[in-house]
Amino acid sequence: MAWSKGHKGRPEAWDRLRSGLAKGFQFFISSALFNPFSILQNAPKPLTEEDETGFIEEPAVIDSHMITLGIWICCLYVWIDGNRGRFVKDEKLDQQIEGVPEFIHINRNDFSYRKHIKQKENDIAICECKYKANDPDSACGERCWNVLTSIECTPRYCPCSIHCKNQRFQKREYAKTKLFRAEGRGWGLLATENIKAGEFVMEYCGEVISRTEARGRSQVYVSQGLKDVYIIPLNARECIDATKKGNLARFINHSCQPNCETMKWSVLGEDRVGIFALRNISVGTELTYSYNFEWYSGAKVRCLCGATRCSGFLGGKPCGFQEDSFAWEKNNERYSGGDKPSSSLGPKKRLKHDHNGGSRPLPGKQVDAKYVAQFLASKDAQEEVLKNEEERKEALSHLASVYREIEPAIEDHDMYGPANVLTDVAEQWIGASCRKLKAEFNLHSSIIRNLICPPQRAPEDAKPSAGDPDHEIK
Ligand SMILES: C[S@@+](CC[C@H](N)C(=O)[O-])C[C@H]1O[C@@H](n2cnc3c(N)ncnc32)[C@H](O)[C@@H]1O
Repeated sequence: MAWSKGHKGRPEAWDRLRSGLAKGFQFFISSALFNPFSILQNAPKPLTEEDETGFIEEPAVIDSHMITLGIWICCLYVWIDGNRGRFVKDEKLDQQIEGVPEFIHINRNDFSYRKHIKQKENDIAICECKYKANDPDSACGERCWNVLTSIECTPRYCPCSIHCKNQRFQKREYAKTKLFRAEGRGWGLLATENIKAGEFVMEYCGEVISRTEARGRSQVYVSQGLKDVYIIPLNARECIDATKKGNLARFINHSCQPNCETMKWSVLGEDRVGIFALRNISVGTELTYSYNFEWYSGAKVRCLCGATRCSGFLGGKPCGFQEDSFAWEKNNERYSGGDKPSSSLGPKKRLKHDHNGGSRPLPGKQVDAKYVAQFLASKDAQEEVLKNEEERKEALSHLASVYREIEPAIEDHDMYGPANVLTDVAEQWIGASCRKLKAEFNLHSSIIRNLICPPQRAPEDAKPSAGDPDHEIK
């Protein structure tokens, strides 16, 4: 079975046709502008009827040749696009594995949904490394500024030129791996050579799509009964979908104690995701990373990673846009078999769905301030507690609105660490969290203070009035 062939279906075919036609048309127009045919057009033509100069031109004939040629070029592009998998030479594609579901193999991200960013010269990060023949690490090794900030060096701009070691995505310096049948988890990827800690394993390639598109697609995939999830976040705005188009990285399974991690790198102005070894990995070991990010699936999948500290489920966070459901409840062999995990095995952070479709952390145990206030002796104390309760509610709703606003950036933080979160986003989040904590502290301290040492009342207030039922309650 040639598993580089694509899914058949109208949208896919239409995409190919559209992108092939666009490329062909682009080529046609640019060749018409800078055109080699103009030489033909201006060249002396064979005589059909001699004029006084001895030559005549036949532009109409040349134009129709150009149009025919243009049409041929468009057709050629459509055909090449549709059969791209056959032309991409990649040693891993030579594997013929029975039973691997079909997908289109690509070895770079697909940008059908937006234009590829062209890096501006001013934006190119140039390191200060100097190549020394006796020190291999000198040419963009661990100490390189670009490496330290997860940016790949730009060829022709790097001072180390051909010795630069920081172009691993661009040169596809992948570790050797092979597919295998992973017990209960479909297919997985094995290391077929020793991989050192920190080493680049491979890029996670797929279609670059917006988060909105990712949400839409995941719902379509769920409705189509697709169980395996291949959508991962790329940055605050976009995701990579390797469901239909991807590379071998799409087969790397999840583990709660993984030997690899995903990292976002900036390569020639575009964000790309790479898989990197967390520790030394020996030949024959399964490669895994933690799917600890927004889970683009309608169902939680029971984790079968076998780690001693397994969290029980795949994906750290369910998406806010879909209701929780449990895949093992469906009668499917790969997603059942075994008892429903106890709640202690559930995801660490439960999210509550709000009416805007966003999600926010569930509040913990709540003090019912109104209820508590009625037991306080003085009106001042009651008012103080109720005022603090109002402030706490405002702080909570402010935090929820900030959360909705910066949710993608929080995702980014959860997946790629704090280095990728903008300072003003972090400040907003910290500010709103502090306001909430302060309001909670004020509320709780006012309750405790007023319960333990109520404010001194004036002597006439303190004097019991006969038959005052309120007083007895106090
Ligand atoms: C990115 S794919 C990994 C490749 C997949 N095993 C395959 O055969 O194509 C993610 C899917 O693999 C399965 N999977 C990955 N890790 C798993 C784990 N630890 N336990 C159970 N299923 C897992 C889940 O179905 C998940 O949606």
